[in-house]
Amino acid sequence: MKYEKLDAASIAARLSELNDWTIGREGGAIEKRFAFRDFRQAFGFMTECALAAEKLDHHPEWFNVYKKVDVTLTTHSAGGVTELDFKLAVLMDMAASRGG
Ligand SMILES: C[C@H](O)[C@H](O)[C@H]1CNC2=NC(N)=NC(=O)C2=N1
Repeated sequence: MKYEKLDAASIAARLSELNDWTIGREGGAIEKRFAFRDFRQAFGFMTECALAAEKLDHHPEWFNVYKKVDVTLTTHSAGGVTELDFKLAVLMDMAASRGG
């Protein structure tokens, strides 16, 4: 397996480099709520992230209501959080900073 499940200390260290991502599912996932100006921005963000996720072959769990997008990242094949989740988290933060 290429990507190893990270332990709690490694997840905490990596999270400290990011904005507003938190630990979820008792250490089994990382989570963030993205808030946009309106639905158009939120859906633009999701579209951009969907294409990035497909390229990475790593996909978010997410829930959208109007201008909010709740994201949960976990690596199913590893049964927890791996470096891949952080790669996708950084891509999602970059997409959000472009305004969605
Ligand atoms: C076959 C394909 O590479 C796998 O099913 C990928 C697809 N996207 C994935 N996404 C996530 N979040 N976790 C995975 O383990 C995963 N596996």
